[in-house]
Amino acid sequence: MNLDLKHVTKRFGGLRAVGGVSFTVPERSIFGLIGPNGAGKTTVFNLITGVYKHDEGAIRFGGTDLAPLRPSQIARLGIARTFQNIRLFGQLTVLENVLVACENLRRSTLASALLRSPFFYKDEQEMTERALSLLSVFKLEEMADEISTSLSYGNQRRLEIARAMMLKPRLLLLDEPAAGMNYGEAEGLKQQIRWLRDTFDITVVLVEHNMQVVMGVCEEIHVLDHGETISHGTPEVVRRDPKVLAAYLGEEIDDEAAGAAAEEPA
Ligand SMILES: Nc1ncnc2c1ncn2[C@@H]1O[C@H](COP(=O)(O)OP(=O)(O)OP(=O)(O)O)[C@@H](O)[C@H]1O
Repeated sequence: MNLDLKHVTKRFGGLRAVGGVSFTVPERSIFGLIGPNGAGKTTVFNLITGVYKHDEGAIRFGGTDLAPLRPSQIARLGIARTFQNIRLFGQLTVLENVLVACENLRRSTLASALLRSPFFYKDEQEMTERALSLLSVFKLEEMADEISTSLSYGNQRRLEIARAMMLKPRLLLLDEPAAGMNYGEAEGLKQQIRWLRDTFDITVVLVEHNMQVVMGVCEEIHVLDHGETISHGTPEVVRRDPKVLAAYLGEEIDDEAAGAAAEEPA
C-alpha cells in the first residue's frame, strides 16, 4: 500500500507550515522526510495521522482518502507512529508499556477477562510473547521489568518503536528516532529499522536530523524547507543537491559561494 500526498497544504493562521507538498512513499520502502528545524516534517506526520486536517490537497493510503477519518480510524488502517517527544507511561514497566499499546487488538471481551476464560489467557499469552519478541529485537528484553523512565534516552526511543509495532502496522512513522542516541546506538537503530521492514513487510517513513541514520537507511528522501519541497531523490542525489546544502548550512554555503565568486576573473 502506497502512501500518497498530493499538493498538501496546512496553514496555522498566517503561517503556511506545509505548502503544496506531494510525494509517494512506495510500499515496503524506507523513506526519509528531512529538513531544517521548522520545515514542516512533524506537521506532515500530524496530517497523515489525522491529528490535524489539511487545508488543501489529498492524502491517501492504499487509495483510501484519509481526510474524513479520525485518528483512531487511521490507526486502524495500519498507520502507527512514534513521537518527537517521548510519550511513555513513566510509572509502567518496559513490558507494560508495550502491552498497553495493544488493548484494542484483544479479541477477548470484558466478560471473558472478568471470568478469566481460557480465551482471555490465550490472548494474554500471545500478546506477552509478541511483546517480548519485539523487546528482544531492540535488546530490551532483559529490562522488561524495569520502570520505563529508568531507561537511557536511546532505549526509551527504541521502546516507543517496539510499542508502535505491537499495533501490527503496515506503515510506521518514526519521528526523530535517533535523537539522543550515540554513534553505536544509531548504527544499531539502522539495522533494527531494516529488520522491521524485512520481517514484517512494513513501510517506514523516518523524520530525522541524524544524517548518519537518514543517509544510511533511507532508499528515498524528500526534503522540506519552510514547508516547501526543495529536493527529492536517493541519498546520493539529495546529499549533493545545492539547495539541500544551502538549507542546512545556510551561511557557510553562502560564504563559499561568495569566496568562489570573488576568485572568478572579471
Ligand atoms: N499547532 C501549531 N500551531 C501553530 N504553528 C504550528 C503548530 N504546529 C507547528 N507549527 C509551526 O509550523 C512550522 C512547522 O513546524 P513542524 O513542527 O512541523 O516542523 P519540523 O520540521 O517538524 O521541525 P523540527 O525539526 O524542529 O521538529 C513551524 O513554524 C511551527 O512553529
